[in-house]
Amino acid sequence: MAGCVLAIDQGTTSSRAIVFDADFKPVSTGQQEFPQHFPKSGWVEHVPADIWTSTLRVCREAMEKAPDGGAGVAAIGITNQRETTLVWDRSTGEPVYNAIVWQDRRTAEFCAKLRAQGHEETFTKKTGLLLDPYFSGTKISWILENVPGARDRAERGELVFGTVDAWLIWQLTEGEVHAVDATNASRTLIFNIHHNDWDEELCGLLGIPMSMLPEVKDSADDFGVAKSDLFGREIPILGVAGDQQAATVGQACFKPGMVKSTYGTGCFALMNTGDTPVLSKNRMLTTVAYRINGKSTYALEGSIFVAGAAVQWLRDGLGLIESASDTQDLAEEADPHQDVYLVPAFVGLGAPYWDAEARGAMFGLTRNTGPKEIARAVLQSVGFQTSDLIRAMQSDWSDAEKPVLRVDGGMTASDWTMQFLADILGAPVDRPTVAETTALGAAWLAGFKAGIWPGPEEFSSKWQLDKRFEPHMEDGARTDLLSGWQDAVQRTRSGEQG
Ligand SMILES: Nc1ncnc2c1ncn2[C@@H]1O[C@H](COP(=O)(O)OP(=O)(O)O)[C@@H](O)[C@H]1O
Ligand SMILES: O=P(O)(O)OC[C@H](O)CO
Repeated sequence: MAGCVLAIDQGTTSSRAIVFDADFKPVSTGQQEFPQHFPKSGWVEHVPADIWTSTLRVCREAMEKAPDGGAGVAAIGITNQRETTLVWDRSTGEPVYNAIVWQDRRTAEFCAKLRAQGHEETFTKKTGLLLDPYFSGTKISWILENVPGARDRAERGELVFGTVDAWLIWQLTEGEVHAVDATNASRTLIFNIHHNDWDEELCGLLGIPMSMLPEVKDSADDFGVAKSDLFGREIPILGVAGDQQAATVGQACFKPGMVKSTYGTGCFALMNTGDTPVLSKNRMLTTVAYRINGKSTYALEGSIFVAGAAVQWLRDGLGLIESASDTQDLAEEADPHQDVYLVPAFVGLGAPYWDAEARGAMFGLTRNTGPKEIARAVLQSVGFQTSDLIRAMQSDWSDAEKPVLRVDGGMTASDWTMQFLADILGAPVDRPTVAETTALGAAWLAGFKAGIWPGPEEFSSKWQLDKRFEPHMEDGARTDLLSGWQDAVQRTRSGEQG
């Protein structure tokens, strides 16, 4: 089985590894959940050793389960939860604090202070991001300020920073390589996406010594070798990308205007804008989609914090369903004359509102409203939020006329949701046959760099459609629904931003 690639997908709640064969088909997998830590309200941490040991275990499992015991694996690709921040000792490899997870809001006040001092525009122009606790920069500052001795050690050059890709590369190469790829760097708030390098002014504003920073490499690049004591032989690490960027690659969205949207716990939509970093007027993010042969391709990104999580809430919070797929029948049977809206701002609202203080609300309830109408409102909320993102992208970038949306993630199993999505967007929605697009993207980057997998064009031609959802809704009905949604969102807003 020559020409295989091992893809590591290190996610927020679990680590996964998949071996893909030379036809891009998954042949074996390993998956392990690991503990989440919530030391205070709004704080989310991972134990760095859990990230690494779960990753190593699933890699070994996937290799062992492959038909040839993993002998045909020629390269490793890594994709990871983004923005999550680690700081460790350069000599011992010992972390000085837990990993602060992307969802963690502890630096909200620091962000507000920087905004009040008038710095947001500087950060946004250079990084394409917003001054929000979501990104790594203020998390690094927090560690340096709050872990005893950390600032002095960092200034003496003893500490290093990394996102999760850097942490895994460090572990796999046993401390030889300290590097990130450009997509992960572009989520840190200290990376200048126009110059493609760390930004001294931004590091200064956040008090981050530049000696801590990893080398920034292409997404398809030489990241060193996984040492032989880990898998019985050395295996080169040749591809790295943040998980949403890897999904963009795995969906073969290589042409400007192509969009992918991933529906898991949250939802992340990325539109390829080619070699232009389009800066948004609508509080969308500008990010590096991938960097190959030293050339960055950019994307506009919209991040929604609650998508499938609202379905989990129906099941675990309200007890209205036993399994996520029960929502299909309920939504089909809901009363068409009731307009019930759910704004699932359970942890605030993400793009394009960025309202951290907003909380969820339901509107339009009557005495006749029941589980069916509530389930439909949950599924519809995913379509409405995506529509907000796509409309914002269209207004930011005139080339983004009526894109076809390529979807992936657990929630795309819901035909009802995908049909509503197509209806409310007024555009087709394409679901591919391969569900593991994130891991596939990382595998392609590594396989391409290794010279064993084909270039973007041939890879794109192998992308296979499972089902296309065509829009059927009348324009008038769409306009009415969207105006009801906008009204519901406005009534949910806190008046605060960021
Ligand atoms: N048939 C379905 N209908 C609606 N939602 C679903 C369905 N199947 C899965 N989901 C939702 O999709 C999410 C899981 O998707 P997944 O891609 O595994 O997420 P993550 O990687 O964020 O954990 C869950 O939140 C679940 O509620
Ligand atoms: O691990 P996931 O799939 O929840 O993705 C997390 C994102 O990368 C956060 O930006």
